[in-house]
Formats: sequence, C-alpha cells, structure tokens
Amino acid sequence: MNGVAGRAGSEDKWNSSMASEEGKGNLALVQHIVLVLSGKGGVGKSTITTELALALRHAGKKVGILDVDLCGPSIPHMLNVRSKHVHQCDAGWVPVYANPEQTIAVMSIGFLLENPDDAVVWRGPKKTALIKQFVSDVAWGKLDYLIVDTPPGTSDEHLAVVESLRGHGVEGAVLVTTPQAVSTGDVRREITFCKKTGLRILGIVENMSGFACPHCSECTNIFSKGGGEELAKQTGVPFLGCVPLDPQLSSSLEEGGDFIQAFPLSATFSAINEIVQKVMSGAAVRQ
Ligand SMILES: Nc1ncnc2c1ncn2[C@@H]1O[C@H](COP(=O)(O)OP(=O)(O)OP(=O)(O)O)[C@@H](O)[C@H]1O
Ligand code: SF4
Repeated sequence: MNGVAGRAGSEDKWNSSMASEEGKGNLALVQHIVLVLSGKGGVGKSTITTELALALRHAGKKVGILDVDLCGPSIPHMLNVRSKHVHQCDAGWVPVYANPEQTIAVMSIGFLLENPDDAVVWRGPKKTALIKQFVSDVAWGKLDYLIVDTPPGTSDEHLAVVESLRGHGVEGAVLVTTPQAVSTGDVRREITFCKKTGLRILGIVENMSGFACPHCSECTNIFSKGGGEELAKQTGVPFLGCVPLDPQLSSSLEEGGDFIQAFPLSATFSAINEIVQKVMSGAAVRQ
C-alpha cells in the first residue's frame, strides 16, 4: 500500500460497502461518456481532456472529468483543485467542483493520495479493482458529458475502464497524438484496441501541431504536420483537428487557469472549439 491511505482511509475501505449496490446508479443521469486515449505519455491527453471540459462548460454543458490515470493524475493540477478533498455520501464519492457554478465536477486518484506527488505503485489486479470502483462509485448527479482521462497506452487498466463502462452508453473515444508520435505505431495500436473492444472512435486529435507564436499568432511547423489527418484517412477514422503547441496554453495549464476564457480570440481556442463541436455532434450520433 502506498500513499493512497491518508484521505481515503485504509485499502480495505476501498473494498468496503462504499461500492454502490447498483453499479448503474451513479451513471444513470450522465448523458454522454467520452474516453480520451493516447498511445504514449506526454502527448497532451490530459491537456485535451481539460480543454474539452472547459470548452463544453462554456458551451453551457455540465461536465464531469474522471481521471483514471493512476500513475500521473494531472487533472487536479490543470484545474487548480489539487488541494481539494473528496467526501463520501450514501451513493459513494462526492466529486470536487472546479468552478463556483458547479458545472465542472472532477474525480481523480490525485484527491486520494496523501501527498499529491505520490505515485500509485500497485500491481495490475489492484489497479483494475480501483478503476472499477472509480467508475461505479462517484455520485456525479446529472451531467451532459463525462470525460474519462485514461493512462497512456493500452493496458489492463484500459480494459477495466471499457468493461466497467459497458452498458452505460459510452459514445466513443478521442485519440490524442502528436505529429511525431503518429509514425511510431502507438496510435495504430490504440485504434486496434478500440476495434477489438468495440469502442467507437470519435476521432483523432493532432496535438502540438505547429507552434503558435504568442507575439504575432503565426503558426510555425517545427515538426512535420498533418500526420494525424493522414493516419485518419488511411484507417478510416474521423479527424477532429489540430491543436498547436501554444505557450499561453501551457502556462494556463500550469497555473490552473481557464485558457478558453482568457484567450477567446486565439487560434488555439478556435482549434479546440472546432474539435468540441465535432465531439458533440459525433457523441450525439449513438450507434
Ligand atoms: N498544445 C499544447 N500547447 C502547449 N503545451 C502543451 C500542449 N499540449 C500539452 N502541453 C503540455 O505538455 C505537457 C504534457 O501534457 P499532458 O500532461 O496533457 O500529456 P499526457 O499525454 O496527459 O501525459 P501523461 O499521460 O504521460 O500524463 C504538459 O505540461 C502540458 O502543459
Ligand atoms: S512568429 Fe517568429 S517572427 Fe513572428 S513574432 Fe513569433 S518569433 Fe517573431
């Protein structure tokens, strides 16, 4: 057992009666569930999750984020709720709200760690058990969208997420890549994972695609660009759009600020907004 003891109580407590009797109960009022996946770490999966949530919130939606990236839970930091605590109610965990209007609800393993910098070094079966409880035991209430930030790659943890959500109406997955990562095959493996598990792919996002200059807003292609779109064409998967590498976005994430509110005229905002529109229309078409 590592640092998950402090706030959550003992490990046994995880397995105790907190688990809701009816697994479906806590997700019953969630309209759309979207998974965010990436073939490898550091490509901006949590960034895209956070900005999707903020953009949906500004579009008037009520959003939840479930951060199941057990080894690197960065959502609490990006939404400036790192010091908040989760509480329990009869239905399970009460999520943390990231804004006073309570339109962004967050649940992350980060809230349960004694020290936010601790890592979860559990073996696979324990991790998958925790993920299953996470999926069923958060009292989300009514949500328009639940966005699930997953760990990088394809592992037992991903299978646990997909299996736990089966039957709850998952709309599909957003796959995040960078121009360089496209060539490594990780994204193709992610596509194969989705196909094998029957998870619909809402589309691919190419993140860090060019550099958005904070001075003149010019976008410069430092690395190759367009690989994500090309891959989408080759694999028959929708392409959702490109998000540039934007220093204003990275400092906003670092400070836990709301980039969408602070830079509504930026090219990066337009790019994110376009992606959100496509996710919303893709999510509206249930298979
Ligand atoms: N488009 C972007 N512009 C500027 N900075 C970005 C952009 N996308 C991501 N970053 C920065 O890159 C770093 C990695 O991003 P992030 O944590 O979202 O990646 P990740 O894929 O979730 O990584 P992991 O799964 O390994 O935790 C962060 O510091 C983030 O601020
Ligand atoms: S894009 Fe290049 S030339 Fe334009 S302001 Fe930025 S650094 Fe200067």
